[in-house]
Amino acid sequence: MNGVVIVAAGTGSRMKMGINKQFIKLENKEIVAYTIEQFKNNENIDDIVVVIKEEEKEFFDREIVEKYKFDKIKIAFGGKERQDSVYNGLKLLDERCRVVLIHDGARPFVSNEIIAKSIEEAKECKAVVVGVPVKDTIKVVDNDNNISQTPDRNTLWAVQTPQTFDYKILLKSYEDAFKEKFYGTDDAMLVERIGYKVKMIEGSYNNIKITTQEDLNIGTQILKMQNR
Ligand SMILES: Nc1ccn([C@@H]2O[C@H](COP(=O)(O)OP(=O)(O)OP(=O)(O)O)[C@@H](O)[C@H]2O)c(=O)n1
Ligand SMILES: C[C@](O)(CO)[C@H](O)COP(=O)(O)O
Repeated sequence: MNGVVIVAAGTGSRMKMGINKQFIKLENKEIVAYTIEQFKNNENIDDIVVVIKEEEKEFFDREIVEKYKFDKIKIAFGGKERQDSVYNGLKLLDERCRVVLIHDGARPFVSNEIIAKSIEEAKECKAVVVGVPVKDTIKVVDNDNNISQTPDRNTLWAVQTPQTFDYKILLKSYEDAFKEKFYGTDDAMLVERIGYKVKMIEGSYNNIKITTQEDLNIGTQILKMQNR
């Protein structure tokens, strides 16, 4: 069995629109609804957990679950950090899941091909993330904004979700991280730190995370390109 945890319990503070950005509509449909639909319609996915804020449950049930007939999804409640939310979702997944994908609710443009490729690769190598080679030159700056390093661009990728793992390995990496009060900004970091190799596979530049207001226009264009 393959399961997915979709995290949608953030606040969207960088969006500056006063609501959880997952509920902003693009072309008349909420961002999180596009994301859930991609996994619900994917034949490789057997179990879906969506992590939301407890105080948004009533709204989510009415405006997302009922409206789009997402009757088979399970709901978990989020925590303070993304990592807390993922962990709450993981605990609700069916124990028969061998492969688990973690995906941001705010990345609605994930394709069927990326989902299928991630699962296939994870069955082989146990830990795989999608990303894209960076196009810009990346600088590391110090506290005074002076450049301290220019890493070789050929070694740099921007990581996205889905991030896909063997369920037992991922659970152990989360438990270890919490035990040692380690917080990472993605799931792979937790698996890397307990010594597993994590493979990077090429995703798509269209698989953006809706983060700031500029992303809403770009998102509408991507939807058109994807005929959705
Ligand atoms: N405590 C949290 C924080 C984030 N997320 C989710 O993790 C994903 C990636 O996080 P991000 O884009 O940072 O979302 P927000 O935290 O909502 O945005 P911001 O940082 O601008 O407040 C989002 O789908 C978000 O809903 C979550 O489930 N629980
Ligand atoms: C997991 C992630 O989407 C990979 O790019 C990203 O790290 C989430 O980070 P955020 O700080 O929650 O935006």
